[in-house]
Amino acid sequence: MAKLLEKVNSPADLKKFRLRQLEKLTEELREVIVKTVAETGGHLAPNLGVIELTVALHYVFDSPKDKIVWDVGHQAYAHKLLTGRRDKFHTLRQYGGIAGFPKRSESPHDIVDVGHSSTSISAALGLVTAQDFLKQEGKVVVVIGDGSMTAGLAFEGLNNAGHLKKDLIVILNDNEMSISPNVGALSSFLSRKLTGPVARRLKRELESFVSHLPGGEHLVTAIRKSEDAIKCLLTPGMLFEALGFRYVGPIPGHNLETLIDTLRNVKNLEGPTLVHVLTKKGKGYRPAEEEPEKFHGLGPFDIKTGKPKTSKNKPPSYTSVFSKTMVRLGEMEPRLVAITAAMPSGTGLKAFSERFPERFFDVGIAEQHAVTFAAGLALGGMIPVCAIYSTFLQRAFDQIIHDVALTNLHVVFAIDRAGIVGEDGPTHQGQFDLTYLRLIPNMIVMAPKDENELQHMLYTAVKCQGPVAVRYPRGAGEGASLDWELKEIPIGKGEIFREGEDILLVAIGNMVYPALKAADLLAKEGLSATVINARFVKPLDEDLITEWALRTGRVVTIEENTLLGGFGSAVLELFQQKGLRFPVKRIGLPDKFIEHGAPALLREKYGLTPEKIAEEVKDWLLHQERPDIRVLTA
Ligand SMILES: Cc1ncc(C[n+]2csc(CCOP(=O)(O)OP(=O)(O)O)c2C)c(N)n1
Ligand SMILES: CC(=O)[C@@H](O)[C@H](O)COP(=O)(O)O
Ligand SMILES: [Mg+2]
Repeated sequence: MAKLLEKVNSPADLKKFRLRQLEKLTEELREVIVKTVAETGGHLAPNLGVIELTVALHYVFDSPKDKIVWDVGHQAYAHKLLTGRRDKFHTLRQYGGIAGFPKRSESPHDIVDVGHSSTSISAALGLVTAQDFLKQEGKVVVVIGDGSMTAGLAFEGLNNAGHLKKDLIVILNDNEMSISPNVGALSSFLSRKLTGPVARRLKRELESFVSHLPGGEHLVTAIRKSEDAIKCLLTPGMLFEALGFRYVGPIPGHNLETLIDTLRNVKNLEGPTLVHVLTKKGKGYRPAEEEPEKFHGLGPFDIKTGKPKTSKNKPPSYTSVFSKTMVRLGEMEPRLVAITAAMPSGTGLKAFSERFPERFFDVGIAEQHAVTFAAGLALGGMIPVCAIYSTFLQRAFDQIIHDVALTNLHVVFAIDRAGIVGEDGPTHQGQFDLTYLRLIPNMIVMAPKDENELQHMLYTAVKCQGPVAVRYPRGAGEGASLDWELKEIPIGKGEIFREGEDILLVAIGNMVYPALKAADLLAKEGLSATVINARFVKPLDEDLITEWALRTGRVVTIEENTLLGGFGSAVLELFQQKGLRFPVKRIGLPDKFIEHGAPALLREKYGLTPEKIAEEVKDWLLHQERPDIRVLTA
């Protein structure tokens, strides 16, 4: 029998189905999503949890006239399948294929380009407000998870929405999980720990108490009728109603009929409404239901066993070396504390949290708070390590400047996923951190060439003073052997790797080995290159770089960061300040958002492989006569 999904080319097709067929459709969607993600990798558990909700939304609302705004956007696979992208779905997250997140250029049904959390309510409120100005029709519906609701930005949106009283529907998709179990006071409040049995017990106790009072039987009747009021006292309704929202729920998020009825009921309500929907992360695929954290986002896996298909024998990842080093540093330094913004596993801090639970803080998806909390800890005499991905630390830019650097506080920033991250695409590439950190006074910014240098840099960062950042890439290390003894690296000192006369290649972080290999390739062409591992973007090793620039006369900088204001810019500024007019070629990421795709492919495309670097250098040298040093330095 033909699959129902094959008949759905747009949400309008859905509306012809009966409830039974819609239910069958949810099974088909599950099957396609599991099969596809098993091949491509992706965010499986979040997507499996919202299939009924997605079908119900597209059944009740008229997308794209009605706008569905997905928070984070990591749960929009069923939405993509129902909005004309079924045939391309097998290309999910692959270079040139459909994105893992909503993307306006892909479909009119994708309302915002997104990947970072907690933006949906503010964006949707802006959309409704614009509609009102322009007298346009259409409902605006947000889907936001309980994890994403922990961010300040979400509350800023709620607060303003309650004030503006716009017709906005916010669906709170509550699965009691962020990537890891959700944390914080809000999470306990949302997770109905105060409702159900507690509400019933409270009601029983009240009934028993008032039944002994004169006229108590009337009060008992009143209490019986007031269960909703008692529940309301104890449920999130209280919180959202205080913020100006009408609260509906909690409702079971895998019951299509209830979802459709509820959405129909709220569709035409006026003012802001919050619908609290309870779902299960990973719903319908046992391994994902059992281990929602592992299946939140993962690479290709075997459907039968749920085991990853990734090739073995890869060197340990930078993250795992960070993880182990943090435990060692925690043992050495009792003042060391570690902070994550809802990414204990992704950052590798889980091991630290198990070894030193009292010195570990998961603050929820709250990067800004994480940094200012770290500032407070540093003011109080602790040594905080804020482990935050490069892309998510962007959100705390002002906190780094105003709360940490201005007072020259000793806060360590462990910045994972720096540079190209790959399949998550432009919202997640760590392409800006060297730029946004090096402009901040007092900051020390370093990047290791390999995982061994990472552990020494972390040790150095804990030993030194002031704000200090160590940025390192996603994925496997270089296979370097790890020194047992941790060493302090002198601040602002690079290292020379190879000496040559024709050109200087100065590289930073994960571009050092590609530069070295490029130098080997150039040697085969008769060009001898000096290679420097800069180690520090700030402070730069001015003496080393200048000395070798003078010896070779031509300089190439190499970084996996945007070229704008990055490492190469720092070298140019150095020469400009010293009045040295060397020809300088900068290799790095261009001034654009880097698309999704496999990291190796993207590095090839953007000229960051040894072969591409060597080619680029060779071509450039064709047009660069070796300058007369006396002229350069005049
Ligand atoms: C600003 C920001 N910080 C961190 C992340 C990483 N992240 C992606 S999804 C997620 C958990 C979201 O939880 P929730 O909103 O409850 O969605 P669920 O996965 O449970 O469906 C986190 C921490 C992010 N995308 N954006
Ligand atoms: C949706 C999101 O922001 C995270 O799930 C992110 O995709 C995790 O990235 P890593 O897989 O690199 O930890
Ligand atoms: Mg959740």
